Amino acid sequence: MRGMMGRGPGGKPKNFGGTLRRLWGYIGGERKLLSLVLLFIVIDAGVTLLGPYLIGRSIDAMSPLGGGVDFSLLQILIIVLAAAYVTDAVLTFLQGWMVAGISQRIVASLRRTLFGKLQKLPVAYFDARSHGEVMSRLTNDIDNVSSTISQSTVQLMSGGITILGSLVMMIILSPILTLASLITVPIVFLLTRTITRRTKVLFKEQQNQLGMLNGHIEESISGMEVVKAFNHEDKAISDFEKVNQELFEVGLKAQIRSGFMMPMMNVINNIGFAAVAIVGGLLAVKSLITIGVIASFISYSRQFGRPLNDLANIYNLLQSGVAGAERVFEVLDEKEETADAADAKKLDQIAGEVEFNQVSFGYRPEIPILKNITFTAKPGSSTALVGPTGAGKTTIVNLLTRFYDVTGGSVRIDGTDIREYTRDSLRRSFGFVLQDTYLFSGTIKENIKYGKPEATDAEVREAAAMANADVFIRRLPEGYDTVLSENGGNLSQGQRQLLAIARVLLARPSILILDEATSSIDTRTELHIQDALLHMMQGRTTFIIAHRLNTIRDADTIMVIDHGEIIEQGSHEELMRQQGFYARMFDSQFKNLEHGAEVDASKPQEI
Ligand SMILES: Nc1ncnc2c1ncn2[C@@H]1O[C@H](COP(=O)(O)OP(=O)(O)OP(=O)(O)O)[C@@H](O)[C@H]1O
Repeated sequence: MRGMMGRGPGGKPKNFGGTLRRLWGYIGGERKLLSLVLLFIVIDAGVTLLGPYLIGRSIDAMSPLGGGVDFSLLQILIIVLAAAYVTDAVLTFLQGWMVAGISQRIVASLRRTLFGKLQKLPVAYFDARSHGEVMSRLTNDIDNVSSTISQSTVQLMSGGITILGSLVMMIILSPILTLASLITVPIVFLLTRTITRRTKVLFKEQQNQLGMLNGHIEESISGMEVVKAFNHEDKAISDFEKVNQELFEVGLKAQIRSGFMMPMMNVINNIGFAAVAIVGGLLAVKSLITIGVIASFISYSRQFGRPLNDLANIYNLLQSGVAGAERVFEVLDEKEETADAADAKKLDQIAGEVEFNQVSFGYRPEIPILKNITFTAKPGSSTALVGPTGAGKTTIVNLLTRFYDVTGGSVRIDGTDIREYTRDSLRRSFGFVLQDTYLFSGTIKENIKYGKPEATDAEVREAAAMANADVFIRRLPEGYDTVLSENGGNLSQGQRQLLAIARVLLARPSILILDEATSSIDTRTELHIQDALLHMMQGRTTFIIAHRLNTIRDADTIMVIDHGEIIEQGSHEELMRQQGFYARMFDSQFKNLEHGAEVDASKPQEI
């Protein structure tokens, strides 16, 4: 996550042209409106170019050299000038309005495509990245694209036209003055390049520091409980201070250096004006040019210079927008979950026989995690998966649900390879009660209905009652309409589990996957949970990543996993008779605790 959240304008696109073309594909849908904007920009530029010319004419109309003040001409000029300024204001407003619409629509569609894509990516994609990184693509990067489209398109188009138009008008008015004023252009270019080259490094460093700071803030907020538990507040503050100070220093340097730009530009521009004034004055004295023309010319050279000065900004903006678009496209190009086979079947009304046939698997090909796993779970049976941490228990479940696909062997449900079922119907047959079940922000009712949105209120209450959750829900101030904060932060862990059980009971899946909580919950809630689980397990094939003695002993089959292999398999009695790994684990961990006390069975690696 480090460096991601603050990564704004620092990034540089890898393939500027290609990405721009691809982005154009999204802009293409707005082609008509964009042409209209362009037309407005052209008209607006024309109107703006008219201003200085009319001002020059007005000055000449008042000039005593022209033989007295021509009031009627002046009147007409003033009216046209006023009309030109009003038109300019209206057109600028319309442009802004249309471009805002265009950029927001493009970005909304990009965001929609990106979010849709995220839903199609395999679990492996999310396992391999931090949430912050994925999130920054949907927020930071999309924002960069949005501001680039809304700001730089108009600036680029109108800037280009203004530069050209002013130059043409300057040449028409006086080629000699044009030459005089253009002497500053190379100086402007050189200066812009030198300064931006230096500041770019500083801005990049500023983004890096900002990223570090964000990472630090995020870590301390997420780990606030640990920070407080270990009394690390002072350390957290001093770490923060260090990064904050570095960010301050580099930020200050970057701002000061880039702050040189404006005053220096002003000096150079003024040198240009002085050159025009001197040459213009000489020409005027020789009556080769009027005062009005000089005034018009100065206005045009100002108009000519402004977009040139903005060019560096537009360039940076464009770079950051294209870099943002590139990161968005990277996600769009990621490989999706493999599509269902054309003749994929729907998994419906199943008995629930689960069979692993010589399954092997590794998250990365070079590191095998599961080796030759073979077992059969009969319909309605319960299987406890036990073994040391990292043995591969969760991985077995990941393969069953096709969060990952096996690399060797096969997984079958009711005799058919699970890859022959549609993914949707396969996943619908599973119900999960995990250690840390995710609850969405929303009401309790909505969370219970997550697996069956069409459920009626009565069904929700019935499921909650079966899950022993009804009592505590009704005691809450708003009952079933109580709004949960993100991930049910306002509920206890036991209550969250009861809700998860209600959710599963409502959806009525055929196969259950339970990941027992390792931390102990108070005995009363624990009894409620045990009771609800037993209810839920009736008639369903169940896999339990088990840590508790009761659950393990009551399971039909216990599978002991170690280093990705099933090393023992059987009922509690059978395994005890074998006097193997399980019996040793049981002796060392549970022997003295048979009467109700709980111990985490995933700990005895030392055996
Ligand atoms: N997404 C992943 N990418 C790469 N390796 C992984 C991934 N998930 C797990 N592993 C590795 O696979 C091995 C088995 O992990 P698994 O989660 O299946 O163990 P487990 O038996 O469920 O452990 P625990 O009891 O601690 O939950 C571990 O060595 C782990 O480091």
